[in-house]
Amino acid sequence: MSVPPAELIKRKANEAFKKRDYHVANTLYSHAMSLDGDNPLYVLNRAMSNLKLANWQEAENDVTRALSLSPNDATLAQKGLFRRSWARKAKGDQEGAREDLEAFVARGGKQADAAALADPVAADALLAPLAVSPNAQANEAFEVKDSGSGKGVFAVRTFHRGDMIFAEEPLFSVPEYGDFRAKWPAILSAVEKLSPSDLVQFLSLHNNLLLHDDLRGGNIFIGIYFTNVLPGGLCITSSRFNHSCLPNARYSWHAESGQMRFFALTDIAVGEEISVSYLISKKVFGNTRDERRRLIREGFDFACSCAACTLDGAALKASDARRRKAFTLWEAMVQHDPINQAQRVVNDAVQAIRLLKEEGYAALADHFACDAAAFCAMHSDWESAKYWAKYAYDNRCAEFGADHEDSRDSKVFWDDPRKCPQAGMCSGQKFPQRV
Ligand SMILES: C[S@@+](CC[C@H](N)C(=O)[O-])C[C@H]1O[C@@H](n2cnc3c(N)ncnc32)[C@H](O)[C@@H]1O
Repeated sequence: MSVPPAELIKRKANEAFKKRDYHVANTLYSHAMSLDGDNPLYVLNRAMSNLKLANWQEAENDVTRALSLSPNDATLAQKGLFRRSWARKAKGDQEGAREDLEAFVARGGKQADAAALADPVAADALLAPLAVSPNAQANEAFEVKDSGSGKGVFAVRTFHRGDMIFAEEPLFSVPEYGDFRAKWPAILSAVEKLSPSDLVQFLSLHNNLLLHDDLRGGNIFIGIYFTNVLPGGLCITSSRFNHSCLPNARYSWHAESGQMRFFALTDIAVGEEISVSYLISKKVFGNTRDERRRLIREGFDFACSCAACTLDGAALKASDARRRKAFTLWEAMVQHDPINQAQRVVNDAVQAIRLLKEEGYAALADHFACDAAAFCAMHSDWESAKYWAKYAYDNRCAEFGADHEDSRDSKVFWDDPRKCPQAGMCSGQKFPQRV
């Protein structure tokens, strides 16, 4: 995109204005101004949308500011004086309005326009406030409001483990391949295609990377994209979920519906913040607080203030020890000799799942259960294989939904453990351990 962000935003604002979407236009002009506060045209345009929204004082202030930014621009002065007299008249400042109108005419403004504003009937039409209301986002399951970490998502009803909290289609997505910079052209071109109201939503999102044109070559669009993107695309409401290293919800991409979906990992009470983990699998459950801090700083550039990261003393030590142990168990599972160490794999799975529960980490037990199912099936212990496959299936249904492909995969093994990889290779051993 060769157009600077402020200019692109102004063009989208003009587009919205033409469609009489004055709230959207107004918000976009404000964004353009926040990026380029010295451009008098952005301010003068916002004055016009403020007039349309009957924000008389704001319109007057905008014009005054535009005139001071470009005192020698005759066309701008003409337009500005007319708009300000309109605002002043609506405010009841007849004297100020008259002075502006006289100055408008003195600078070559059309008498007819001045007369229209002076004529009470024509002026009424100009001054009638518009019946436009801002877009309100209603949701019965949760609300987005201020949290200790910017905005966050809070439950307005109770949820139980396995409840789907929310599903959303991305505003846009770009191909996953390539590094940070390789994705920029696709991101910028997607932003350029957004409708004005979608651009307002996009610009409302948090920008933690604060990239400006002169910094690392990026810009505000790139910063917002990388602060919020999830695997699957850039979603608006989904971007409001804060991170926790002890999340009570989990997001997953549901390819069939093309939606990002959020499921409750634990019971969630009314008023509780709903959080997800930005770090995946062992990176979050298998790392100590200091290691997670480093990963979050490197990957997301913020200092995590979640419940697990704010532990101290003995509680922190215990949490770190549980996570270290769970990580060791995760790594060891794939290294065990499948013939002679199957017993150990099942024991490790039981131990790891218990550790996660003790830690309050309510995701990913399916990973260990799947391995246990495969080893039991390998040794022809069909009853235990079924138990573990069902365990994995139940947890996947709760975390992704029964219609997710990962859940369906484990249902295949639960229905018939003989379909597990290398099923029936050995026989004679039983694995009675259960969680
Ligand atoms: C995808 S946004 C989440 C919503 C964001 N809080 C907002 O206001 O829109 C990610 C940003 O939220 C903040 N954040 C999320 N989780 C956090 C946590 N556990 N601790 C501190 N800040 C967090 C960080 O600024 C991060 O860059």
